[in-house]
Amino acid sequence: MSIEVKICGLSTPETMDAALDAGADYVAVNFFPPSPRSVTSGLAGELMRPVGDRAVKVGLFVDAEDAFIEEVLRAASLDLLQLHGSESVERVEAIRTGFGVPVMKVIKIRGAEDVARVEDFLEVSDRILFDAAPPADLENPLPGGNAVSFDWTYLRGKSWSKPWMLAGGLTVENLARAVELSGAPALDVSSGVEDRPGVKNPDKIRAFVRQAKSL
Ligand SMILES: O=C(O)c1ccccc1N[C@@H]1O[C@H](COP(=O)(O)O)[C@@H](O)[C@H]1O
Repeated sequence: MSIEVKICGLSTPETMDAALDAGADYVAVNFFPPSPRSVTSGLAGELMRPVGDRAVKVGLFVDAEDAFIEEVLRAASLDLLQLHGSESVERVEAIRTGFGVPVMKVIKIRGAEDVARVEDFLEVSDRILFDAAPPADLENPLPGGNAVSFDWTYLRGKSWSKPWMLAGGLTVENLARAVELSGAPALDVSSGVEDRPGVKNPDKIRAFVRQAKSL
């Protein structure tokens, strides 16, 4: 089994290097300004420049306006736009066709019934990411990156016409169980490789990738 790994919310050259050297398949930067992981378009350009084709270069957006996406794409070379807000089917399609860059729509899961929402987006999205819905009891939840998981068995035995990943509260300790229960072919992590929100730890990045690749 070869599990793909995405490291999300990278914001320093050191942690970007750690992700690439460890063999991450996707490296991502966050463009949601309220997030402790967000970067400017200029910094994203610097971080992504040395990546080349060593990994898929991802930009995370939350209900972003065209002008902002345009500014980012002028500054940074991105291969995939992660749409982590409340983007409608029409908006996802408009971003994908308007910018000519593949998109990955995020489906937020609280209960088993949420999984079916993926069907609406299969036509217009190149990839799908399942993440935990922000918990209602958190004081200031972000639209993602809250280090919470959902019940991975909701995804078990399911298949879709587009490639997909699992996110939400993944760590080096729980990733094997997450793959076993969900059948995920790819894992996405942010908080689980940090010392505190926004501060990635190169050792944790390496350990996460090593563990995922050992499955
Ligand atoms: O990480 C953030 O700050 C963030 C902000 C807004 C939308 C999404 C965000 N994070 C993404 O959420 C998933 C799961 O993260 P975690 O591993 O549970 O911390 C991942 O794609 C993050 O990049």
